[in-house]
Amino acid sequence: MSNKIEGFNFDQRHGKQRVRVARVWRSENGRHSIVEWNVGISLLTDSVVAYTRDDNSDLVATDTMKNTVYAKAKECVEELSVEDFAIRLAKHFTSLYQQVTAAIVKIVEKPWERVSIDGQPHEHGFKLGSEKHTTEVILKKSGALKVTSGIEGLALLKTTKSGFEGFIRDKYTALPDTRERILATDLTASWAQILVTEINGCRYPYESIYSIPQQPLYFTERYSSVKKVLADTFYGPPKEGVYSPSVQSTLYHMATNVLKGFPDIATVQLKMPNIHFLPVNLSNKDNTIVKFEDDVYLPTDEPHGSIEATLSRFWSKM
Ligand SMILES: O=c1[nH]c(=O)c2[nH]c(=O)[nH]c2[nH]1
Repeated sequence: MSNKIEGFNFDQRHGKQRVRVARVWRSENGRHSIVEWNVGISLLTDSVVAYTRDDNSDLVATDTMKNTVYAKAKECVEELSVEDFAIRLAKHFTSLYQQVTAAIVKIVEKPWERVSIDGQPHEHGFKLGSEKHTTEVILKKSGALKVTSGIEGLALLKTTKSGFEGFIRDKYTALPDTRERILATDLTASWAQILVTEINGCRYPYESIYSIPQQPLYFTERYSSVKKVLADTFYGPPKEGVYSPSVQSTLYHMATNVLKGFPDIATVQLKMPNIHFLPVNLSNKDNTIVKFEDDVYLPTDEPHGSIEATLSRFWSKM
């Protein structure tokens, strides 16, 4: 919240970060589920007296915020998505405390996956997967709500059907044109939804707590569907694949397919580092030791290209 104080602009928020919680649900048939969440909370208020007048009477202790995470996790007797948990927390903070004007809750879910043994899903055994499901919920006291979901660390690679040609050449350019290279990235994606509500029979795009889809695990299923669109677009069909003329072009197709596939997603942001696999050519003064024939590469993560873009609908308010 921005305030004018003694001739200055003052912007402040406070919260608790990296609150780690795990929740197990034990169903009667013996099957267990688990989630592990790393929660960050920021509360916005108009009050600055704690900063300017040594008066803490408007402060929610960050220790209380931490305790609230465990209390709310306890209250969730049914399995729920990370987004729904973030919404519950945000709703608690904005409704309980008169001083809190908005709550921002960010959560990263650790990718525990049920194991299968000889093709049979284990009742209570899990292993760690790779990419993470993330969310950011911004809830204002008015009820205005923005839910952003995301993926962090989705590693994608294809060994062909990628090139890079026709770029600017100058005296510092060494990179040759190519139509054959490995394409690899570590995708970070986020997308925000327009939630629709009905007022007097008219449908309005409206960001509101009242218009959240009520199906349990709605956001979890949506996460899987968006991830599939992103990965399928990156790879192309299983037999022939699809040619990528640049990371930029592939990123753009991935983003457009998300907006085309999900009409209620208003905006999608993709970050696609270009993780280079360098051709290996080795020789000494007499011999060629290794001649690169699209076979031996030196994988690197430093330095890497950074390609990022956000694609939004024209009418997006976000
Ligand atoms: O797909 C690519 N985009 C670039 O902008 C770039 N720059 C570069 O050196 N290689 C690549 N590859």
